[in-house]
Amino acid sequence: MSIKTSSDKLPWLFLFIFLIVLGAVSAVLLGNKFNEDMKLARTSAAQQLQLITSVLSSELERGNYQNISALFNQWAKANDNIVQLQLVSANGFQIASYTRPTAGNHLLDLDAPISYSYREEATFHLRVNMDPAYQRQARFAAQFTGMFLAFAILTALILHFAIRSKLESAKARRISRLYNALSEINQAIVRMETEDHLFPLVCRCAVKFGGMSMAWVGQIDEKSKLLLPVASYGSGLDYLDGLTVSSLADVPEGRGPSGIAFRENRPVIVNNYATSPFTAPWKSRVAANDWQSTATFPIARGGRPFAVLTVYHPEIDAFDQEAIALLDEMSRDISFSLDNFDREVQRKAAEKSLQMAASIYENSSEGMMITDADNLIMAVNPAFTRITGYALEEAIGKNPSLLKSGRHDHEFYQAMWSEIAETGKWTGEIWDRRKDGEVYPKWLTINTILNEAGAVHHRIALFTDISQKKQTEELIWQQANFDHLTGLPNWRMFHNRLEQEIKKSRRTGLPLAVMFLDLDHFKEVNDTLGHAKGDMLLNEAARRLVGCVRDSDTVARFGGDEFVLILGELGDPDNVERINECILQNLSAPFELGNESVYISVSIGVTIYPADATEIEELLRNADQAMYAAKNAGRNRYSYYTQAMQLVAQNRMSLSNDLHHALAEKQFWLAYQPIVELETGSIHKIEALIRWQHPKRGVVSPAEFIPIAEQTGMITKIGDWVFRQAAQQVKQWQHLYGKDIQISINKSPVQFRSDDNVHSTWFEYLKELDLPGSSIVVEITEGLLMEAKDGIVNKLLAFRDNGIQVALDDFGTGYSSLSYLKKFDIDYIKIDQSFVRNLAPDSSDLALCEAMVMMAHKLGIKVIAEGVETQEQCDLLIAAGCDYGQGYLFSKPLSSQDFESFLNRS
Ligand SMILES: Nc1nc2c(ncn2[C@@H]2O[C@@H]3COP(=O)(O)O[C@H]4[C@@H](O)[C@H](n5cnc6c(=O)[nH]c(N)nc65)O[C@@H]4COP(=O)(O)O[C@H]3[C@H]2O)c(=O)[nH]1
Repeated sequence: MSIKTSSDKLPWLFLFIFLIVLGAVSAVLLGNKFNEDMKLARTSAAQQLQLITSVLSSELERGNYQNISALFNQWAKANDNIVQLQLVSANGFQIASYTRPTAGNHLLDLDAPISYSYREEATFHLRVNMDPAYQRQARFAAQFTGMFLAFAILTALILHFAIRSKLESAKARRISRLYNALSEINQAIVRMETEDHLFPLVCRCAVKFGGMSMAWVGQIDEKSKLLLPVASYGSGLDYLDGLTVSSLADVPEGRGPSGIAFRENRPVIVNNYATSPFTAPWKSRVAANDWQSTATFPIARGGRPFAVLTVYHPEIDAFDQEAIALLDEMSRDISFSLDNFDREVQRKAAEKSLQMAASIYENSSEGMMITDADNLIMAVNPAFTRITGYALEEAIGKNPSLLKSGRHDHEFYQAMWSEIAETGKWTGEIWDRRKDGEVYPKWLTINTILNEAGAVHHRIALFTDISQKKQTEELIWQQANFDHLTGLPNWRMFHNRLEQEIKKSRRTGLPLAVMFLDLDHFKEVNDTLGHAKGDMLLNEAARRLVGCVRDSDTVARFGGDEFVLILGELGDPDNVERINECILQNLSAPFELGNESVYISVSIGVTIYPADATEIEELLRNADQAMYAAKNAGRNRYSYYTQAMQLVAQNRMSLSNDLHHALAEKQFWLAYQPIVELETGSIHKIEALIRWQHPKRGVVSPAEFIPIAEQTGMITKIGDWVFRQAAQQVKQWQHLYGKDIQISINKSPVQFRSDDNVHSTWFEYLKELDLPGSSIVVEITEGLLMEAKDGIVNKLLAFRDNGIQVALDDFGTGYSSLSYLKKFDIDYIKIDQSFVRNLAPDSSDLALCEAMVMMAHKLGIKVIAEGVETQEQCDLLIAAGCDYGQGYLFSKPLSSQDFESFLNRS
């Protein structure tokens, strides 16, 4: 689009007006002259009339009438203009007359009265031809108009040449400036190293050398589609502040010269900014500057619109075809230069990537081998030599089969080559042989390079030695699936195997067994003999377990002392029985751990697929429950999963829920059982035993709910309640029955392990009650001593420091160590009921009881026998030297009220 208002029409307009004015003035002057000429002709006719009249008057006076006609002829001859002469007397007599046969177009009639003789009168009539006067006038007018036109044409010509010469010199100056600008830009472009300077330079050259007032480059912002000024130069640059120019056609800011130039990829010229409709959105902004014309040129990059160059000129019509062509050339040079920069960047990138490729080839840890169309080695890189052991000269010209390991069969290579033939490439793992004979795995990629004819030119093989990776993967797989201590499958692998066995069982219809095993007393071994010995025991146990099953069975370790077995394809159910017996027997044999001999046992829970359950999770739960049942039944045994176990588990769950409210709802109470001094039968010691009065179930045994309270952590609060309750009670009974009454309180190992400081509040509570610590005995279990953690030791010592005595409960059932008894300053051991129950003269239990009493006494520890039910047991215990007895023989645990009645009776 070229929008051009021609300023060189203006002088012609002026000339036209000037000529009209000149014409009008000339017409007035010509009119005046004509009038004067006519007046002159008439005057001369009037003078002729007078002259003739005077002659006629004298002729008439003299009565010379004939002479008058001769005079008329003479006068007419002498004066061409006379058309008619007529002399008529007053009475109408024509005295003389003359009429010229050819008359004119313009006639003037003049009459003059003549008086002669006495009262004689005549009238003289003169008709004059005025044509000559008119003809003169017409000639003059023609000459005048001719001169006027000649003058006008001359003036126009002079004006035309004057303007043209002025315009041409201005244009020549402009063009020359633009040439300068173009040449400056071209020179600078050649020298320019980065494109950053290109646009600023273009703007500067357009203004400095191209005579523009201002120039700016707007570059497309792909996101907003705006043409954002990125470079500018010249006066009035504040015009660009906040300027909005869009490349989109559907907004007013996109329909100006820049938007059009960008979209339509062509120059847009506005030779009169003020009148152009295209510049409307920016007119008010431009008003502050002296810009009269503007032109915008598209700048492409890579063949696509990229930016626009807009220039402003202080004159109207600054951009003619030549200027436009020059500026257009300038914008094309800029585009060319941008493309050059891009080409240069690409060239450098290509060069860099070539260098990189060469460096990769040389330094890569990947082996590279190039073969020719005949599959003969052409080149190898240093990594090839490092991995294969073959030097360049040993490999060149050879077939790659040089590297074959012999591990893959013919089909393998055939499949590989047919894939290469089909797709041109192959990727995969392959085993090759090094020069030294070692076979190793590698990850190989083969690519084919074709020549122009489409035939094989080269093949490139890239490979990595993956021996290390394979070993690591193997290790990771091993670690992920196997127990690092025993090497047995872990939980993950077990799960997989069980899935497989279940599938197999579905196929074959043969059942399978899942067995959960827990080593009894393993914790004690670990705690007392240390983890190293514990590990030895686990390893040996694992070995013995594996020895009891078939190769096809799975022995897994879940961590700690938990083992799980899968016995698949159980054709004969007795197999499970046999394996159970084998395990019980093998694990009960002594474990030689260095110089220590250790005895353990195992509790086994068995569940059968699909009889008991079909889902993995359910099978595991069943086996676990069965294992607990075996443990609860006294350990060193196996137990099959039954529905009853399920009920037990549900019962535990429901008890656990109810236990949460029991304390707040005051459902607990304490029962008291006397501990009798066997020698004297006197009662100074009482054991407090908790009871739970369940609103629906009635009294729930502590043996049932204490383990749940321990598991859920509720034992801490419950234990605290027991302590305070028992302390209050003993205070009361001391008041009633004497100061030496002492109360035993059970304290769970969990209470010792918890971080809270409950026991120190117990000491304060005793102070509050004004109760000496010696009124309390805390009963602990053997296992607690084995843990021997600092916190536990400190808590036990704190009891001693506060005068509280410590009794070791259920003595003989755990892994007892005499050194611990001494170390922890134990005051009493309570021989477990299981020894007392079968006491008989010469029984092994009696021997054990005697040994325990003797040993305790040696250490200064008193002995209490639990579960004394018969007088015989009592007598045997007395004979064995036992100090105290507790059991139904003396009294069952009683409520505080009943206990008081009992005391009053005794
Ligand atoms: N067969 C038989 N049993 C006898 C005889 N004499 C006493 N017993 C029972 O033997 C258990 C002795 O308590 P334990 O060994 O400390 O064993 C206690 C103790 O370990 C735990 N326990 C009881 N009260 C508490 C408590 O307040 N806190 C904690 N942590 N544990 C408690 O619950 C266990 C069971 O308590 P109980 O059911 O009260 O059972 C009591 C008692 O009733 C007898 O001659 N024959």
